[in-house]
Amino acid sequence: MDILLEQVEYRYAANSPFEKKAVEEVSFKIPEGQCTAIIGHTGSGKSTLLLHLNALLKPTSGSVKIGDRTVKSGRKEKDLKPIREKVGIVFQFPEQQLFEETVMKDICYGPMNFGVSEKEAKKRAAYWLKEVGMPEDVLEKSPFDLSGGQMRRVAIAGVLAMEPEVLVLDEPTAGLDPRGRREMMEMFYRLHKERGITLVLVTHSMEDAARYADKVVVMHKGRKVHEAPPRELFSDAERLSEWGLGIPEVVKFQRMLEAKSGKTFPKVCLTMDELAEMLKQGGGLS
Ligand SMILES: Nc1ncnc2c1ncn2[C@@H]1O[C@H](COP(=O)(O)OP(=O)(O)OP(=O)(O)O)[C@@H](O)[C@H]1O
Repeated sequence: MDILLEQVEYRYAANSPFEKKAVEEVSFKIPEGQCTAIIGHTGSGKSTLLLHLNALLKPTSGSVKIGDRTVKSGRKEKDLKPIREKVGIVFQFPEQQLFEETVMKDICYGPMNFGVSEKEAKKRAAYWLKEVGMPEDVLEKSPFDLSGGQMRRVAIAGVLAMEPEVLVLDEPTAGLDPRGRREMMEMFYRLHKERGITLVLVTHSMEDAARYADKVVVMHKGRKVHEAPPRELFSDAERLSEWGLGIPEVVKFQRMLEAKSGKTFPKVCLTMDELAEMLKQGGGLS
């Protein structure tokens, strides 16, 4: 299922004295089965945009096509549940949304809300808990007895248990230590690769955008200012500072090596592993 944004504009408190235009003239496609990263400085409109991906917000003008449904302003929408079921959003700090007495109940809440039977929801809970790297024996524990990182995994399992086709991640690794961040991103990437789940990654991390995305959309002051595969985007990394963004460490390191040797690598490396491999093969310097 593709998602297609066309000329999306969103104004908070539209037609009131407090009106605030958060997003304007944004068009791009989120292709099925790919990982699309949305990056941008604070306040650039990323979160507003992502709320459109499962119709939690409706554009004030323009349209969002989600599979075979088109959401646009001025039209009363029929049941939005099928959209919400297909597009799961993991919000920032999802662990703050846990509220049930047990992990099992928390994970089952979403699927049961979408009409899944209790028996099936419990089966899914056990399955997805394991998939997010948690032992089964926590199912009957209170989520509040778990560590912060574990609570986040439980909350994520709750979204995955709805078995969405598209998974939207809003800063999924915020607040985790470097190891926790890497483990969590690797988990999402594995799910994406093994199951073909479409990923939308809203992130401040240039490293994650470089490492995981097929395509990066850059937002700046409510507008889409660029859209490109990471290698292309980071080959002209200096432009990122115009949009208040940093250069990925690996790209900086590559630049430093190039400056030292006076030569240029044939391609921009997106990970340290890639850079190490290139150096191993004689540097690939031209
Ligand atoms: N509920 C709201 N009411 C009014 N204005 C809002 C509201 N939410 C966001 N805004 C404004 O809309 C603009 C875009 O905000 P948004 O949260 O979408 O940006 P963002 O790129 O996600 O930022 P961050 O990276 O900090 O999460 C900002 O100017 C913000 O102040």
